[in-house]
Amino acid sequence: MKLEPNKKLDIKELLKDLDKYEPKRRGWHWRDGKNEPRKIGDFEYHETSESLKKSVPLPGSRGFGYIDPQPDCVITTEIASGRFEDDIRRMRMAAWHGADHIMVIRTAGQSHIDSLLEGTNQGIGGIMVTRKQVRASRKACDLIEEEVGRPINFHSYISGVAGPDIAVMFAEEGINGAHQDPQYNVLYRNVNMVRSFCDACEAKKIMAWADILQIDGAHNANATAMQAWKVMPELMVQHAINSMFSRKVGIKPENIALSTVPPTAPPAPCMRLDLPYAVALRDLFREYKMRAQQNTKYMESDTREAAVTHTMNMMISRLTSADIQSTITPDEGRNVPWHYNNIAGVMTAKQSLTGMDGLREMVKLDREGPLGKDVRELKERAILFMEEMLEVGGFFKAVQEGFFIDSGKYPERNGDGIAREIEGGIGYGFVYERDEDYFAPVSVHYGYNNIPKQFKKASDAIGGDTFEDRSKIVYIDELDENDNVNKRLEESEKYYDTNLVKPEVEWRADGTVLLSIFLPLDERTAEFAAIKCGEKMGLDDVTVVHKQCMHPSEGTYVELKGKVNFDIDVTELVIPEKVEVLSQAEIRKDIQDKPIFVVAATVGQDEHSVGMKETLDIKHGGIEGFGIKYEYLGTSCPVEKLVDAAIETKADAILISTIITHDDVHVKNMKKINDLCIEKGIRDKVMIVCGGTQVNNEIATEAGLDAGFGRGSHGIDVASFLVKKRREMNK
Ligand SMILES: Cc1ncc(COP(=O)(O)O)c(/C=N\CC[C@H](N)C(=O)O)c1O
Repeated sequence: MKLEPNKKLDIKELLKDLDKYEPKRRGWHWRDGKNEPRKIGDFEYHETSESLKKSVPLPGSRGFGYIDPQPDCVITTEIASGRFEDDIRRMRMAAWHGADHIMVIRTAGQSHIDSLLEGTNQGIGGIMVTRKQVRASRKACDLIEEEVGRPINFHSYISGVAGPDIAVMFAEEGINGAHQDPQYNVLYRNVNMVRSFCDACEAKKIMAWADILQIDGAHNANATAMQAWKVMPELMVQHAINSMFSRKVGIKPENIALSTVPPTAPPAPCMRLDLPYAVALRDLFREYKMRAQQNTKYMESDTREAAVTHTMNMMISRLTSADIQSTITPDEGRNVPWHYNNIAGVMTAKQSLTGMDGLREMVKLDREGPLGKDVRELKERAILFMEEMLEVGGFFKAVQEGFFIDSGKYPERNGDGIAREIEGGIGYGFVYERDEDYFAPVSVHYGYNNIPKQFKKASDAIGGDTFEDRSKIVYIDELDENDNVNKRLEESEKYYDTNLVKPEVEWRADGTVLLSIFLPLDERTAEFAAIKCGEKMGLDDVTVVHKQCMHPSEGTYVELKGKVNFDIDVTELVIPEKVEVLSQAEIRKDIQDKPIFVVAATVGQDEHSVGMKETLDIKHGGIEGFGIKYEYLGTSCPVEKLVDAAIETKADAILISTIITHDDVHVKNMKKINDLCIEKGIRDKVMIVCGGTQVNNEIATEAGLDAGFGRGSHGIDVASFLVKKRREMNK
């Protein structure tokens, strides 16, 4: 299978021969070409990596020749739709927008299932992590990385009571990154702590063999504590415990990533609170990698607010360092992420990180002032926490005494920490001492293994295990004849590779749309009025997903989601022919043979000149570059003055630009100039063209002009039109 940009990734094709699929490689991939200065377009970058073969640049790249610089750090997007087959197209979109680390959240509760799941059941709030789901996703990532030209890290979770089993499956299936932190099991999944740490030994040993990058779980405290900014000391202790434990088991430092999340968000003075924590972490753990991620604790339903906090978090990344910048979708405070919000998160990361490229060369952290004091204090509090933990008898005892996630800023304690019993929790009582004659015939194993003398290594006893002989891997396709991907594909068959389409946000043809409405009402009334609006528009399941007071009585902004109960047949669409643009050479030749003269201005009371200047000036690829001469009459130019100039200069064309559309003033000016040219008897001799961000060809021609050029148009589009139109007029 090879992906073509103009063809969707065919899920049915992807699912074929999964039983024969083998991962191309093992281990984590850091971006290539990092930290070498790189010239991209007009600029030199200092913190980028190699560019992609294919990608979607930021909208703002239009002003810079559509460049798409790739930051030096890995960028993550996290998916949680519950249907892996619908996540795959999202992975492809995210890769084109610059993500090279795909994390798919597991279905709720999988941590408590003490075995591997098989097949492709639909998950809740995430997908069932199964061999088939991993294979299909990794196989899709193989195709997508070929298409964009950069390796993609596929990531999942080694947590819960089946941790070691999952670690083995991940090692077999070529997973590149995984969360693994026994403290997470204990504190957030109430798995017995002895069980968790024993399992972690095995799981980490296997991860080390498979070169899987590990992300720890310290960030969860941020998202759980009542006042996250007060748990920073213990977060450092949690990082220390998992990092040292991981090294003792054999994971190399460069594969140990600390999950660092800035503890606060505006309106807290978050930079002053979070920067010391970020600096202290990097002081204490400089030999490990930093996985930065936005704090989800303070995310509400406002995607705009989430994006600004995200951006500030990335300023911390740029001022300190981030090896992996994991993004959170701006709608995480509303629902499981929607397609385009995954992409929004990735775009925010790419935009912020490239925008702050090399910031540290100009902005130094002042360690002398309050920053240095706070960093020192945080380290001291962390060390005191660690010492007290040792005094009470170690991590298990400390957990039992509720040391962790206490909302007091250590050494203050509020006594509201998460306490777990050493002799309690899920899986308690199922840890057994290995007997003298314990023997496991596996090539990668933690701890005591009584290998019979006749074998050089344990797995020789079975002629090689699955790490050495893939033919021994048992691949189970489906266990449930109804809850599986094939059934789901059947259900959405109508929208599979057909001309029929419905809007969607998560799953194929889910029909969901998002509406933004302003109502001159108080918040409570607006909420119900908005729902009524949605229903009157024929939407089903109308729900308000966001409300923002503009003023207690003057008005409320509401975003609501609903489902459309129709689909669109794309063959019935009337799509105007895309205007073919003549080649530069052909345009120049035509104008050389017969010059074109143009008068141009921004008309009415409109002062916007940038677009017109870009269309005219040679510097921006304007029409001047094709030999067209022009007289520019500036901004706020009366229509009458422009027409008089056209008459005086016997212009071949009049170019007007209008950005303001208030009360349709742009259309009024177009009509006015057309009527005036008719009145002056020159309309059949002069071409009239309008440009502007809210202009399009339909609006302009309806107003009587010859053409309209909207957002994204360039000088060559206008020059090509003028040449073609003049040929037509001279026939
Ligand atoms: C250490 C650890 N193990 C497992 C899981 C997965 O959670 P279940 O136990 O429900 O499978 C998590 C959760 N956080 C990952 C999402 C977050 N946004 C992140 O990017 O870190 C975790 O932190």
